[in-house]
Amino acid sequence: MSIHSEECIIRIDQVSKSFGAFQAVRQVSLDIEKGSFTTLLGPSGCGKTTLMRLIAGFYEPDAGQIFIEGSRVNGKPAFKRNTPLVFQEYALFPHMTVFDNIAYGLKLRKTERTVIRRKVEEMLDMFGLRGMESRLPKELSGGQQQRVAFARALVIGQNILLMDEPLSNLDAKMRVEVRSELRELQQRTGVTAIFVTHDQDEALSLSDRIAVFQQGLVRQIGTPWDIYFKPNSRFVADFVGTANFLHGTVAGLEEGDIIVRCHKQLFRVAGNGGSFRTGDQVTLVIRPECIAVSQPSSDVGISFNAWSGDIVRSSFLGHMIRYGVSADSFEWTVDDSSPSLRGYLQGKVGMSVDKRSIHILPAEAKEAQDEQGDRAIS
Ligand SMILES: Nc1ncnc2c1ncn2[C@@H]1O[C@H](COP(=O)(O)OP(=O)(O)OP(=O)(O)O)[C@@H](O)[C@H]1O
Repeated sequence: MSIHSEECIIRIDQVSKSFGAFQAVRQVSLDIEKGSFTTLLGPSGCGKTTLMRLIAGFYEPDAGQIFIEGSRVNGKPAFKRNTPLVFQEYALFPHMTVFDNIAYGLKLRKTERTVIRRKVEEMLDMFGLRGMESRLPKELSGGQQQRVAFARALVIGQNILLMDEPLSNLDAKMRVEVRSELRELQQRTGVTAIFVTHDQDEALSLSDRIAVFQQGLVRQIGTPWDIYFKPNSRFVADFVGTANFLHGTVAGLEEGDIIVRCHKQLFRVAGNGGSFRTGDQVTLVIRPECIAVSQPSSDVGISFNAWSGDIVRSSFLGHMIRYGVSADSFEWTVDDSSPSLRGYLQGKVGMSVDKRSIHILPAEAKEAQDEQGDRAIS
């Protein structure tokens, strides 16, 4: 059996995997486009690594099918699949030089020595590793190790790389440097990359598409932009970034906008194509950086998308100050990204948000019941 999509290099179709009675992966479907960078993102234990191991062939699914380059690979052993699984530190052989690490796959395939030398040298040039061929992996930076890992896969024609938290051993600054190099390498080589992380910044900055996992289920698949600004659930909004969640009721529809009442406050929300009706219970999702904060302010009373509150906490993060602002028994999280202009704000402040920066979701059952929830105004 095969699939006939040129673009889709890996198709995961309704795949499930249990360990004893525990379902680690539950009916996951995911199409991976050729040459794309896809990240599996989710909290610890949500099934990301298990799905990678299913793709690589280290586990067999209990149900569902996996296709790689058009062919069904269920039952096909890992070494016959075109998908090297790269763990932390890129799984380079620590006792082998850069040259030997890159040459390894060619040697296994009994390639002629002169061909091996020529191909490895091409890779050394392509990845800027000339002069480092005699070094051991521990004598390389994280970025250089990453390049060796790419070279080793590409030299034998592998065009899919599965990477399981490859940056997790690096310190914070190196991690950012190496990740931008990783993206550049992936785009330059056209390799299809699947990447596992629980770090949302890493996922947002690297990926063409992100699949957000929760307890073995894929909750949302989308571009980083959509995952961040148009989450399809409170879980996704909360996991990917920080958000203010307000429980409210649709008070009316006006010129394509949705008017929502959250306690005493009225919000005008740009209609996002969703079908909401007057009386619907909803959750508004407002990112802290989407709220403009100003001082001084008199009480703005009831007006659309503008309200006031009292600063109850602040934390300086260098590039911004994050405030906790209490209004109407709700504590807003608000980011001021230009602290050098205003310094610390104190006391009473005014807040406002553009109607296009408010995301609206149908209230989840629990929220509708629990209107007095800790982060919700009712
Ligand atoms: N071989 C196994 N036997 C039994 N349970 C397992 C096995 N492998 C994974 N699990 C369980 O399945 C669940 C999913 O594990 P998995 O490693 O896929 O999670 P993850 O999302 O990659 O987590 P992390 O980010 O911590 O690596 C976990 O609860 C884990 O304990």
